[in-house]
Amino acid sequence: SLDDDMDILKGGLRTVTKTDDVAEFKKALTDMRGAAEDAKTQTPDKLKGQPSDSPEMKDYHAGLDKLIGQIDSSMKLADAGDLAGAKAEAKKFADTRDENHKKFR
Ligand code: HEM
Repeated sequence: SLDDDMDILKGGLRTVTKTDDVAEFKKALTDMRGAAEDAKTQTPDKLKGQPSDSPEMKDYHAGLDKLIGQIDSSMKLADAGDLAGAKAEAKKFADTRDENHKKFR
């Protein structure tokens, strides 16, 4: 469910904020990416009853794609051994969350 996906995002965000272990960091990003992809297949309660191609649904998908893009940027840095850079990128996740929760939660 969308709630399950959001719980995974929440746990992942906590891990990437706290850990200094690259393997744990990357595992959390991978879990977050999967949850964000699954969330794209779900419909928020606020948008229930809307066609899947409504402007609001497109905007909802774009919000998740933005998060996925940030996750991928962070993963690239982690892969390159730049954990500090990866963590700086991960700081942006919370902005994307807040911005989209305002609209869709
Ligand atoms: C790292 C980023 C994010 C975190 C940590 C996060 C976390 C959460 C949490 C903890 C909840 C409450 C879940 C519950 O009821 O059990 C929630 C709800 C929700 N979130 Fe997120 N979220 C994130 C990003 C996003 C994004 C990018 C979107 C949309 C583009 C989004 C849309 C929603 C919606 C629509 C709900 C309400 C559930 C519903 O309508 O059924 N979230 N989120």
